[in-house]
Amino acid sequence: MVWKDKKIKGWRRFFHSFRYAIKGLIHALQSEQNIRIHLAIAFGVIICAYLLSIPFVQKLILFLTIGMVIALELMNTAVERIVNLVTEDYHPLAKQAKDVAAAAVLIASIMAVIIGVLIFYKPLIAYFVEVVTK
Ligand SMILES: Nc1ncnc2c1ncn2[C@@H]1O[C@H](COP(=O)(O)OP(=O)(O)OP(=O)(O)O)[C@@H](O)[C@H]1O
Repeated sequence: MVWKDKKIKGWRRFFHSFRYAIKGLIHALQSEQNIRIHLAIAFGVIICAYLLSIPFVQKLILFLTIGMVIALELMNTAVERIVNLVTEDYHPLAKQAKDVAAAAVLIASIMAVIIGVLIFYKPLIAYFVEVVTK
């Protein structure tokens, strides 16, 4: 079955692609608990960054890291869907594809935790020292 509408061109095509991407994001948010957890953590991290007056460049690094983790989560979801589309039976290649995609998210998440600790530990210690010595 050919479903692609080749008549849509130019800016309309661009806005359609944008709409499909938003639909993909909504679908991933509705179906994948891990993405919701990562978004909640990201939200908390951004609030803490503003409350603790983290410097601008470090905030940029946090935004980049959050974007990387969430984008990889979305790619992981896409890989899972493609594998499920190709086969519902057990296949070692299906397992490898899903596990390698999951490993990409794991690596990015570990890096995000390391970056978070390196950026937040000093301001957090300073904040608690200030609270305790008040
Ligand atoms: N068709 C398959 N053949 C072999 N192994 C699979 C297959 N589908 C999933 N697996 C493996 O089974 C384990 C659990 O996969 P499962 O399908 O429960 O979760 P997932 O697809 O990774 O994520 P989700 O639960 O969000 O769909 C993983 O190690 C995955 O690689």
